[in-house]
Amino acid sequence: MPGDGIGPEVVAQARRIAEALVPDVQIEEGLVGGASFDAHGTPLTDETLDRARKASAVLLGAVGGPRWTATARDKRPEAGLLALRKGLDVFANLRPAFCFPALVDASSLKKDRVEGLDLMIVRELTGGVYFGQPRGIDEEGGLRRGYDTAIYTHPEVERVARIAFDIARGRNGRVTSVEKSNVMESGLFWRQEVTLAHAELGAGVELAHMYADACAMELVRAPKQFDVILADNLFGDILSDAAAMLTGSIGMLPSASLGAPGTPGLYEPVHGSAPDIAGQGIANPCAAILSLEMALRWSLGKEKAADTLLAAVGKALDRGARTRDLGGDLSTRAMADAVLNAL
Ligand SMILES: NC(=O)C1=CN([C@@H]2O[C@H](COP(=O)(O)OP(=O)(O)OC[C@H]3O[C@@H](n4cnc5c(N)ncnc54)[C@H](O)[C@@H]3O)[C@@H](O)[C@H]2O)C=CC1
Ligand SMILES: CC(C)CC(=O)C(=O)O
Ligand SMILES: [Mg+2]
Repeated sequence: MPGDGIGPEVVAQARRIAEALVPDVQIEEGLVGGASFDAHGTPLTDETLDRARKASAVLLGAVGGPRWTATARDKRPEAGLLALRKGLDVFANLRPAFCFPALVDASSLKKDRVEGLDLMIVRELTGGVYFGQPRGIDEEGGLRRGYDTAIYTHPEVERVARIAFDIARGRNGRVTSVEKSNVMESGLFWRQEVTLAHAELGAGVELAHMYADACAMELVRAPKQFDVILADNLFGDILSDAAAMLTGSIGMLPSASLGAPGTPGLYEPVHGSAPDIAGQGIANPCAAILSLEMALRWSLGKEKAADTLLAAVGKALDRGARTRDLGGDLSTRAMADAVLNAL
């Protein structure tokens, strides 16, 4: 589901790589976001959602753009993406941030802070303030106001905490749960629930808690202290964009969104539709290519192909392949060619 802006540009390159690497995987395309709104008057049709549910994995580019900012909220491209995430019930969004050795100098931080960096943000994706009701912009007692509701339930926190603990067990065994329990009831609830879940499901995992604002600071000060960061929908969104700059560019960051076992995962770059560079053929396709890599690993049972692809991206970077965001001048297609050559 290529979506809007640079979405189709980067997904086209991931598709070329999929066709070369795993030719047995059948690929079909669907519209989402502004592209779907323009064609069907809605950012996600029931038919497309049904097809996504029947797939083994969904690879999405990005949605949104200035053309649709005046569109009604529930018809905007971003609403289509939220509906897709909710419709697939992909509640755990895995956002790894690791620094390829060749990109240590492209990071916003000094070399010693990011060399060997490998952290995983586990972001709750289908609840919290992005979905809570009531929400709106209206008027009460002559006062115009805008409001959202940050709300989490016991099962919502428990299921994503379980995933964070499982993932930590396969890594360095440490989870840092972030919230703002000092000022938010939903944050205090999050901390209590994660603590309870840890007692029940967190054997072998060390759990720490941190306020989200402090975590933002620590991500920049000393990012290698983290193994797995567990966050709600809003804080996970913000912290993962911050983590992007540790790795060199937001154009490098993939994500996997997982639901119950046996259901399709949703794979998408962390970045958006980048209207400022859309149509120029200069977007970095690596986040989309690495999202394909995560799909191979987490949904398609092709771990070996995933390892090969990850190594090929590293090799292309080692050989100096760089798009503009990484300080080079390769086009989107030429960057994908470099990965294909390395493959
Ligand atoms: N998952 C999604 O579909 C997301 C969609 N959006 C939507 O995207 C639109 C633009 O949002 P922004 O805040 O500008 O975020 P953005 O991530 O699209 O762009 C932020 C900056 O990063 C650059 N950038 C992003 N991806 C890049 C890539 N692959 N290669 C090189 N440079 C890249 C852009 O050129 C821009 O300067 C909005 O409509 C927003 O709602 C934003 C974030 C996620
Ligand atoms: C719905 C998206 C536009 C929110 C976002 O920025 C993200 O999921 O990364
Ligand atoms: Mg975001």
